[in-house]
Amino acid sequence: MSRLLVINGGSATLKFGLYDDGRCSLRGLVERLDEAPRLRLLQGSLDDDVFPASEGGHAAVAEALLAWLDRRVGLATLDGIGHRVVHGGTALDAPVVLDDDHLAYLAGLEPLAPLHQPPALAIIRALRERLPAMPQVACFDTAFHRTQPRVHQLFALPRRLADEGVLRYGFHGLSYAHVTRRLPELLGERARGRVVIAHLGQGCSLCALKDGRSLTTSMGFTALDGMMMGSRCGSLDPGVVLHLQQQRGMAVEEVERLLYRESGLLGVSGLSADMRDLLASDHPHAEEAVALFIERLLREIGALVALLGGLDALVFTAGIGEHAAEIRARTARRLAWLGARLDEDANREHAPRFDAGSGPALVVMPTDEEAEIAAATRRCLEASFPR
Ligand SMILES: Nc1ncnc2c1ncn2[C@@H]1O[C@H](COP(=O)(O)OP(=O)(O)O)[C@@H](O)[C@H]1O
Ligand SMILES: CC(=O)OP(=O)(O)O
Ligand SMILES: [Mg+2]
Repeated sequence: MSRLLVINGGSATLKFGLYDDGRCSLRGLVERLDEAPRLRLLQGSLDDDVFPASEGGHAAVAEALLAWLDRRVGLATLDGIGHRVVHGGTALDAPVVLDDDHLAYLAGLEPLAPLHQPPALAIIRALRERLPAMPQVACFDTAFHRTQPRVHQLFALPRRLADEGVLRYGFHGLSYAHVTRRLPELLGERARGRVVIAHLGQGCSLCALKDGRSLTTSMGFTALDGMMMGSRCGSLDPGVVLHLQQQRGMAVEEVERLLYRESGLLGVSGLSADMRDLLASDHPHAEEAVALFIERLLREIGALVALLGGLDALVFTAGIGEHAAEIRARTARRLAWLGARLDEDANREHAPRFDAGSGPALVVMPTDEEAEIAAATRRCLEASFPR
């Protein structure tokens, strides 16, 4: 019997799950981390158990969540804890039972994932303090993409930088691994063809798959590249960064804040980073942000289709991909040139297949990063501590 806790610190939410022999019995998330943290259970019930009020901010919320989980499941009774760690660099490309050396290496990558790596490592350290003997496993977003052909890992920069690890890594790998594993149930052989997955959540990226493996992906060295996101700009002329620093005298920290936290849907709309708010608003700036989101999405899809040499299936996943029928419809209608045909009713109903039966398959598939982490953690613990 294995009892595992999984923690997934996204940029906007803190998700968790409890797995007994792979079966999930409790799953939920804390959202609105910065203002009014709120616990929402997706599986299991709160009964009269109250989630402690806490001030905003990742550290305070994490502390409150660990205290609540300890009361609820008894952390000391676990066999292990699995974590999503977004950046594994060049050295860590498979799940590991964390030791001091790993933690020091991963801390060195914090500047490459400022929204994700520091809070994830802080929770790991807090758990190590509480439970020094508890095995903790890190599962990496970057791992899925380490199979990308070298030419897709390179930037057009002097090659010494590539030798030093300045490469396109790619992220959301746990989500892509989950969707890739499940896709044959829906598509059969076609799942091994030319597939593009659009992971559209707070962070957004796309991945081109060939034979079920990552060929290339829209995120690069950091989770800032590629698609426009909730509060991140995505691909940007690097000349803008030079301009901000040289002509406007902005400090590095200010530029980082602008690109990671003040841009994307939030920056363009001036209203919200949350797609729900923008779709519900009739403010012209909200519509402009959504319009730009669609254009940027089409640009990314077009690039990946060109690299794949065609398209057999387009898959939408994560918060926006799974729930925003309007975004899927507006995107799919513009792909008629690829032979895509939208079934409007199926799309409105969030049916798993929403194409009209010809052209590339149009698919909605819920992602489950926590289930992926639970399975990977279990395999890693079994290999590291054979009975
Ligand atoms: N019904 C919906 N319609 C439109 N957007 C939605 C809907 N539900 C969730 N979203 C969007 O999904 C995004 C969050 O995605 P999610 O994958 O949960 O994020 P995270 O990166 O924190 O894991 C937010 O922008 C939210 O607005
Ligand atoms: C890597 C990344 O952007 O993750 P998230 O979507 O959870 O912010
Ligand atoms: Mg996410």
